[in-house]
Amino acid sequence: MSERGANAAGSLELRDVKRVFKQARSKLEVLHDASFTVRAGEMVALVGPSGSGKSTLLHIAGLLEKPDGGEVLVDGEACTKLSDGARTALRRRAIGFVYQYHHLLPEFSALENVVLPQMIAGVSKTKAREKAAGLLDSVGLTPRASHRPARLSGGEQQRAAIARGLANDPSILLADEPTGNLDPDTADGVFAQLTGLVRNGSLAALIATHNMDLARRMDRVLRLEHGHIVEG
Ligand SMILES: Nc1ncnc2c1ncn2[C@@H]1O[C@H](COP(=O)(O)OP(=O)(O)OP(=O)(O)O)[C@@H](O)[C@H]1O
Repeated sequence: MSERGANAAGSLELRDVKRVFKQARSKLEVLHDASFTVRAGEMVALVGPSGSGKSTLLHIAGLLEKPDGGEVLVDGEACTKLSDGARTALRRRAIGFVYQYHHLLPEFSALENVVLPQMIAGVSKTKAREKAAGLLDSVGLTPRASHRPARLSGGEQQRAAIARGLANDPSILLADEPTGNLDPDTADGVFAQLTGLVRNGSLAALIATHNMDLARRMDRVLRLEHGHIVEG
């Protein structure tokens, strides 16, 4: 395989990734040679029992944590040897996150929550507001754009979090149980909107879930078993 990885723009590749947590008297090897690729336009489910390492894997794939071995390639670029500054810049440019508990900032409106990550990335306030309004519109939240998170329903909060995750036009979207705290009907609606946005933007999306119905609706299912990735 080439140095640039299996493919370039809009791809996420993990090669033989290891992660070991040191405990008082033992080591917990959570990821042991985990390898897979998600390409542009693919929506891939990450499943596995509680404690199997899904969140750990998403943190490593999202450049929030470094692996203890192996390599992460984002848009074809090998990341483990990058400086902290270069990793942060690549993460901000290429990766969007959506979490189970939306993590919206409570003192800001839905619109401002989508504006802020853009301003941190250097976009002007006017452009950021325009973009945020468009994203909130695409998840049906225009009438709620000026509301703070506490005044939004769970499904609306999660849709705002999806809009925020896409604010900087990432090529890769990582989601950790994005509908995990919602009732089944609301979860279905939020998942449908997430799917539409991922497909529209040709993103490479990796979505951790315990919900096998949602997992089966994605293009592929990756299962974490004893630190390895098993396809299907
Ligand atoms: N910072 C840490 N220090 C020590 N152990 C950790 C740390 N983070 C996670 N672990 C352990 O690593 C294992 C995997 O955790 P992780 O949260 O990745 O699992 P998960 O598959 O996402 O679980 P769940 O489905 O319950 O959210 C667990 O046994 C957890 O206790």
